[in-house]
Amino acid sequence: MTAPSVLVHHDQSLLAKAVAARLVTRLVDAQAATGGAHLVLTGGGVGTAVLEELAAAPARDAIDWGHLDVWWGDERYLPTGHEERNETGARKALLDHVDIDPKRIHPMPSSDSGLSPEDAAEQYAAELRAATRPEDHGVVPSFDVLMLGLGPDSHVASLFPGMPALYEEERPVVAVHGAPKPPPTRISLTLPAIHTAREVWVIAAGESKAGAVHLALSDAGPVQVPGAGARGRQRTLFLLDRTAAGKLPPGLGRIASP
Ligand SMILES: O=C1O[C@H](COP(=O)(O)O)[C@@H](O)[C@H](O)[C@H]1O
Repeated sequence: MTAPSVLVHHDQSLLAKAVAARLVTRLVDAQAATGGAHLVLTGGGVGTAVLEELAAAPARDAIDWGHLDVWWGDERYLPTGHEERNETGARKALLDHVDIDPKRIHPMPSSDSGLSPEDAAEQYAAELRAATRPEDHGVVPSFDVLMLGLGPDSHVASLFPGMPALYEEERPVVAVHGAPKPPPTRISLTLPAIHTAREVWVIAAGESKAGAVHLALSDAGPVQVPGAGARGRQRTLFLLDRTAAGKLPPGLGRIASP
């Protein structure tokens, strides 16, 4: 796992634009190297803003949308099309506007699937496993970029402080019950799955995130501070706006756009 680098942008709007531009470059490079790319989306305010900016980016079609696999880091266990589902937001913001192969969009199951949350988690794990190649050496494909929002309580994906999902050491996907942020029932990638990603990008904007950002960059344990467990295999980036970076020790963040 890699130590985090921190980049600070002026405000949420510039942060979202800069992350969208970074995604274009990273995904184009990954596709040039291997022919395809795997991207993991996050829900939440800034995560969705990034997707809107990507849809609007002049260079967006430099990405070979036909060879991009899109996954989710977590999902709120609600019916298909529910406006609080992370999938619904991502489709509206980006996926409905680009020439992506529908078979390569991999939403987590919905509550109207008839599956229990546990079976839904297992089904998603099976879908991930089916997408692996021998060179992935694991049960999930090598994610090129895995984006995560950060809650004010430092949750990432649907991994909330102190909850059992944070103790998972083997399964890549679990059901979450009793989440403190509604809805209480969710599906989430686990820390072991997150750690397989080549690059993990934690994206946070707003003053309410400043304490969580500070803790996520400290030596705190991931059970108490899930954001402190958000680390990638080759690179970990904390992409922040100035207010979310407000409690960083001086000198830790590099100002990317003052
Ligand atoms: O519930 C969730 O919250 C987090 C953070 O959302 P934000 O609006 O505070 O940025 C998000 O990363 C996660 O995917 C989502 O399910």
